[in-house]
Amino acid sequence: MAKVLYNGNINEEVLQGKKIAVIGYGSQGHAHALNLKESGFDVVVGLRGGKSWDKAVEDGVEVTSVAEATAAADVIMILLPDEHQPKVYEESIKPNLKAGDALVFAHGFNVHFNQIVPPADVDVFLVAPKGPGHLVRRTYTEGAGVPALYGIYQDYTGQARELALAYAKGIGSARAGVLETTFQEETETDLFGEQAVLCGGTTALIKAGFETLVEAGYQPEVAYFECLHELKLIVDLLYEGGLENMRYSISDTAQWGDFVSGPRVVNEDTKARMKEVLKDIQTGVFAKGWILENQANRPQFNAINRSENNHQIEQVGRELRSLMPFIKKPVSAKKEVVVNGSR
Ligand SMILES: NC(=O)C1=CN([C@@H]2O[C@H](COP(=O)(O)OP(=O)(O)OC[C@H]3O[C@@H](n4cnc5c(N)ncnc54)[C@H](OP(=O)(O)O)[C@@H]3O)[C@@H](O)[C@H]2O)C=CC1
Ligand SMILES: CC[C@](O)(C(C)=O)C(=O)O
Ligand SMILES: [Mg+2]
Ligand SMILES: [Mg+2]
Repeated sequence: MAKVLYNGNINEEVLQGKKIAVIGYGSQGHAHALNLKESGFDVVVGLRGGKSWDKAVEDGVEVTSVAEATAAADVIMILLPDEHQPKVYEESIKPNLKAGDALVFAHGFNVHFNQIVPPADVDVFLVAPKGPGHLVRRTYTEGAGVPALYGIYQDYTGQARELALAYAKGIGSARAGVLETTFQEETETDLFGEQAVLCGGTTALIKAGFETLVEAGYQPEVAYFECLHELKLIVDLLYEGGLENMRYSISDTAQWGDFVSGPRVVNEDTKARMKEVLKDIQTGVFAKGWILENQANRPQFNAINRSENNHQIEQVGRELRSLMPFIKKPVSAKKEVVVNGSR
């Protein structure tokens, strides 16, 4: 079994006395900055002026420009959207790096696909939480954490591994488990997981189930509860105790249906498609497409996003959730959702 490290295995002293610049204050950025600060580390956030800047100030975090934060820090964690990282890196980070600094990522995309080429005289490593940033923050405040992978790309100082582990502990990940990887493994498995299972696979499954019921004449509200709302309750049982725990709680009728019908929906054909998805990731086909889509100002991304936000399951869901005040305010509450072609 792989070696999984926890708080007790990690000495965070190597990071104490160092200045950590968290570049970006979005999903991961706000979580890393606040968790590290509350873990006792010296944090500065690097941003351009705007919404995130105001939020960071409101949260009581020291904020400055990306260039100044980089220049002031010893450890620079880049938590900008992957597609913006190369430009900001070239313009504001690279010119302000000093020999012996640590350049850190939460996802290996830009280094693995050669969009960022770090200088030889800095440490380069990743600390990649295996969960959404808002949950990295929420679980930390609850005394728990989200597991993380760490991987060393370049060890200039000889301290890269210790620094990576201390950083992972600082954001709360060593409460859940920290595991060594490489930039290649993290990049390819993360892209695969989000495309085939966690995000793409799941949303496609939910919509297909919802549409099948609605097209057969069932009420959209019933289809929403069945295919989306209840999924969280089922996933909670999977999270707490795996497949067996979930199957312990559901009826035997459901379990038999799970055994005989699950493989009729997700089967060898699906796995063959998954292998194609993985191949496109490994060969760089996916990365190239995503880079080009951004260079063209995201025409497809924006069109699909608008149409997805207008899907009947989203309209029904908004109505039903508004009548369930016990559901936590969504993390997207402050974000403008694109519906009907306008913001
Ligand atoms: N989202 C997640 O949960 C996970 C993300 N990751 C990785 O973490 C990294 C960050 O992702 P994520 O947290 O989703 O990113 P977000 O999209 O949430 O980052 C948005 C932040 O970046 C800032 N920003 C954007 N462009 C610029 C710019 N040109 N100059 C300065 N600041 C800018 C925004 O500021 P402003 O308000 O000014 O626009 C905002 O603070 C990525 O590498 C991603 O793959 C890894 C694991 C999970
Ligand atoms: C599952 C999506 C993710 O990889 C994540 C939250 O871990 C991401 O890139 O946001
Ligand atoms: Mg991920
Ligand atoms: Mg990802």
